[in-house]
Amino acid sequence: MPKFAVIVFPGTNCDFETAEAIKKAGGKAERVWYKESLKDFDGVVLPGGFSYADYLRAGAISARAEIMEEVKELAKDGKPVLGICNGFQILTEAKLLSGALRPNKIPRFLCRWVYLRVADTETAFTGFYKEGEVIRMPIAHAEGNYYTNDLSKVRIVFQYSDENGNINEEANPNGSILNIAGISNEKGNVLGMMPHPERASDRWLGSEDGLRVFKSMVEYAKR
Ligand SMILES: NC(=O)CC[C@H](N)C(=O)O
Repeated sequence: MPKFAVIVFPGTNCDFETAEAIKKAGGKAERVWYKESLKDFDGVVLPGGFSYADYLRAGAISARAEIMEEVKELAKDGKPVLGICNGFQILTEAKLLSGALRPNKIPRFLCRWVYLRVADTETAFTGFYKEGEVIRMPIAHAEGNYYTNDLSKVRIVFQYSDENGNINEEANPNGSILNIAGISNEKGNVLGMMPHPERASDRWLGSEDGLRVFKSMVEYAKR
């Protein structure tokens, strides 16, 4: 059974439920304090929260922690690395993913459900989705406005859409370029996404659509 590290920085607040979602998806999960080291893991998840209280820029301080060097090694080895919300911000700040997450177009904290269109099913995290499928998950962020000036370096994986999968401005909650909600690196083994799949991983939470992110990751790590 593949084993995943869920890294906990000062201010992380989604580590427990992310670990639960990984377990529900059939993997092992261990919460790892950022001062510890990443030995014997088949993958890493950087969960959501407010690490270092979002000081400087969300994710900027965590991205410079020593443990991120080990995350980079794991990513280089082709192991799955998933960043959710603050985790996505850390991955861009660490340059594991290109582009940046700017303050939302309307600069305030947004917490609500969104629809997402799955644009790429070939990554380590989307194997259990169908291309063009529309899924539902919550967002909860103030700095989720994704921008890059070089789209050739990223794979667009999730896009904010309406419930029919149309990508338009009304469906864009934060101003992200091309309604981008999640991207991966070229290899497809590093993914960052602003919506919270762990908060949509059980029917009593209102949606189970996010569970397949973790199921896909567990399956990928078995290979
Ligand atoms: N839920 C989260 O991970 C919050 C992300 C980040 N702290 C923001 O507000 O942009």
